[in-house]
Amino acid sequence: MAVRAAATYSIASPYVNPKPNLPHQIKPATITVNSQYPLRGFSGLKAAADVTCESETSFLGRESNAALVRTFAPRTQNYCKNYQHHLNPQASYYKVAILGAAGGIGQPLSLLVKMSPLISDINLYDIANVKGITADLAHCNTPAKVIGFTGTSELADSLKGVDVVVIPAGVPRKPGMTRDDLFNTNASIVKSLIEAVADNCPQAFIHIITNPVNSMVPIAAEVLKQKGVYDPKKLFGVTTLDVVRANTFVAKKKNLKLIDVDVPVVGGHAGITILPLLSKTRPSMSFTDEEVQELTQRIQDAGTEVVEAKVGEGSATLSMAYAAARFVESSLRALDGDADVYECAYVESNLTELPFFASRIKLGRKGVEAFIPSELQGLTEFEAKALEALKPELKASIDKGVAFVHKQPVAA
Ligand SMILES: NC(=O)c1ccc[n+]([C@@H]2O[C@H](COP(=O)([O-])OP(=O)(O)OC[C@H]3O[C@@H](n4cnc5c(N)ncnc54)[C@H](O)[C@@H]3O)[C@@H](O)[C@H]2O)c1
Ligand SMILES: O=C(O)C[C@H](O)C(=O)O
Repeated sequence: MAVRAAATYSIASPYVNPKPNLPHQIKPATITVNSQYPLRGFSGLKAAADVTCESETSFLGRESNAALVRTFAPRTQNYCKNYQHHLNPQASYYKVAILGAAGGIGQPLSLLVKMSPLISDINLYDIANVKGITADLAHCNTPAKVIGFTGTSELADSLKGVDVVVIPAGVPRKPGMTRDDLFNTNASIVKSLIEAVADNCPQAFIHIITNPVNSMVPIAAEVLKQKGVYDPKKLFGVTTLDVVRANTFVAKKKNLKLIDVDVPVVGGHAGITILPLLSKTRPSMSFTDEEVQELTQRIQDAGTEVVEAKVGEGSATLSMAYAAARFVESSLRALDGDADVYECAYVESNLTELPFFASRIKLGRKGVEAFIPSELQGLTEFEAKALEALKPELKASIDKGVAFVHKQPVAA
């Protein structure tokens, strides 16, 4: 049922300028629109254009990370323009595919993505049956249309016309395992999924969640190269959870509001390759040696903390879905032309001698638009040593992924 609404938008979020030497700034964005056009009714939830990040009841909530909150201001402006000029509020929305949608991450991620006002279509794919999940999710009265695809015969169709492909397909750890212990199973899964991506939506942003991320991203790159469609700017290992955790732990330790804290995390996504750069925390603050030691270790071991707490029932799913949803939103915002999108991700990089490296990047319409080399400059002695120490392990993981594809050439 269509409803008429007078919408008021009020978004004021802290803006973290990634350039050093510039102060932490507040970038207020307050938009007031009196819309006389019919809103498509999804009463109960806020309408897509009625995004008020200060609201306790909004999907984001008060304590959401600033980067995610920032997602909505520019989009809301575009949305309003659509209303004014085309009377078609869904004219330029995006299509997202989730591969592994029936899993522990896939399901909550699908729900979060369904709540996004930026998305017109969500394709849920899994080798397990997703029809029930699809029917369930499709009953939520938010705009995104949900279609389920089950089994390899439906994989190609799930990828047609997709802008962002998110891959959480694969097995998770059990207590006592390393992420690398998942390599043998997950390498083949990722390889076959990326072959399908290359054949059906080679222009899409690809978000790889499957572990070990440090090796899965090089595998994906090699497959895409062999298929002749590799665009290094559009292939991402999702390390957002490391940033989410670092922000949470630092805010707690320093008794700060979560929304104010931003810690870049670089390197990779396993053990000592996860390197939080606490000296680059914004707002700027000092840490004792003990705090650095303790926080770094907690952030590096946070995945294991969850694996052990779940005693054999898998690894992080809810926090991962939250982090992945944030990275999806940031990607869509970048695709939409927002000039102000920064995230940490594991990508092809020349910031170090390693071919893949996680660092803060600027996202644009074409993917990675810029790196922020200054963040790797002026490191503390602790960080500089940790950076050198992680390189051999990360290099070995990258080489292992590349060798895997060279041994098993991709299907034509
Ligand atoms: N990057 C990160 O920060 C991060 C965080 C948490 C978990 N993970 C990783 O994400 C992966 C998934 O974790 P989970 O908890 O969702 O596992 P899960 O077992 O709950 O779900 C995995 C899903 O993948 C599906 N699947 C398996 N093979 C498939 C294929 N070939 N095509 C499509 N779907 C397939 C399964 O049917 C299942 O539904 C694991 O490898 C885990 O280690 C990464
Ligand atoms: O720890 C895991 O195995 C899952 C994930 O990589 C995490 O960091 O939670």
